[in-house]
Amino acid sequence: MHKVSIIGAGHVGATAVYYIAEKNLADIVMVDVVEGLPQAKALDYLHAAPMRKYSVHISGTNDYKDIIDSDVVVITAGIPRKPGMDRMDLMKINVGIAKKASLAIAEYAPNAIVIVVSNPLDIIAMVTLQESGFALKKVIGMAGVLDSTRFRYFIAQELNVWPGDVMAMVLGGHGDSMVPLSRYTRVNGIPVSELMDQATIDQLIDRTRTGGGEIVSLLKKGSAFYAPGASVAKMVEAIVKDEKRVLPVSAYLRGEYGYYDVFLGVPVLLGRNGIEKIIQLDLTPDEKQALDQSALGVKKGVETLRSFYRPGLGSDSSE
Ligand SMILES: NC(=O)C1=CN([C@@H]2O[C@H](COP(=O)(O)OP(=O)(O)OC[C@H]3O[C@@H](n4cnc5c(N)ncnc54)[C@H](O)[C@@H]3O)[C@@H](O)[C@H]2O)C=CC1
Ligand SMILES: O=C([O-])CC(=O)C(=O)O
Repeated sequence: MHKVSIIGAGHVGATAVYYIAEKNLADIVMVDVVEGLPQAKALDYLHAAPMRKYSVHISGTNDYKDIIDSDVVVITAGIPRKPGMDRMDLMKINVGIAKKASLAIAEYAPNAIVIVVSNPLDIIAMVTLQESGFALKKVIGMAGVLDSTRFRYFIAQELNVWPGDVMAMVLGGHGDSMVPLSRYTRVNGIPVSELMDQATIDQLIDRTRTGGGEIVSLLKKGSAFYAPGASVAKMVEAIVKDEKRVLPVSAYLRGEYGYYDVFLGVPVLLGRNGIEKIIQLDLTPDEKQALDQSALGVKKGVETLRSFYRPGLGSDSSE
């Protein structure tokens, strides 16, 4: 049986556990700093096992040592945003938390593939890469799967079709300037442009870009977790089953799409080894310009990161 550890047993972490257990993908360890919380949630999940018929083991701990030898570690530890906040506003606190998690992963689970979820996603992925010292292909940000499923759902809702028939691709940073690519969006093979007018597509693109914020405003406290949890489980499944799925994820780029030294959402082939290939699409000038804009936002975030944090030396908010 594979072993997956989830750092942060809060809303996203615990929901990811639900989807992973329901599919019997792996034994699961939940880690959190709050005493009793991961233990209670693990036990609660185990109580449901006879009914839901999962046979995976689920445990909760406050000790990072228990992630030992994990195949996959998911970082969901960190604070979520409140209405009126940008994801970048979470940077200072979450960098410190991600640093601790990354050092523990490097120590106890050096062979793991790491899926980063905490926000600001593309920045926290960078910190995780640098603190863990892991290979580039082993540190993967979860954003595009979530942003794409939102776009897929909005299209399905508009057309009144089965959501599973809609395939879509959202690239770029995990912020409001992300780039939903309508040219790569199809309903069972039919380009979406043949099924709705451009004004409607543009409206759905806008709603996708602010999809996380829409939920933050409604919830008033905290952010989305069901679709994010399901997105994590989909990535975990692709890795532990070595599915070689083509999915948009935040990957560290070294010249791909013309960007260097930045995590950005791009399509990749995801399998047992993590990011097995970055797929380069031929973008139109408009699409490239939109991606440039989004990359610029992430680069600005990296500049902010550099103003208070140096890899390996800690950040002023990290302890
Ligand atoms: N990438 C994406 O698409 C998404 C990212 N997020 C982000 O995920 C993060 C978590 O969100 P939620 O689960 O809703 O928050 P939450 O507040 O429900 O859970 C976070 C958990 O992390 C724990 N934690 C804090 N420091 C820790 C440490 N050092 N080690 C272990 N656990 C620690 C907290 O005790 C808490 O239980 C946020 O930063 C949020 O913005 C949320 C949704 C989607
Ligand atoms: O909106 C947030 O802060 C959480 C998140 O990243 C999302 O739901 O897309």
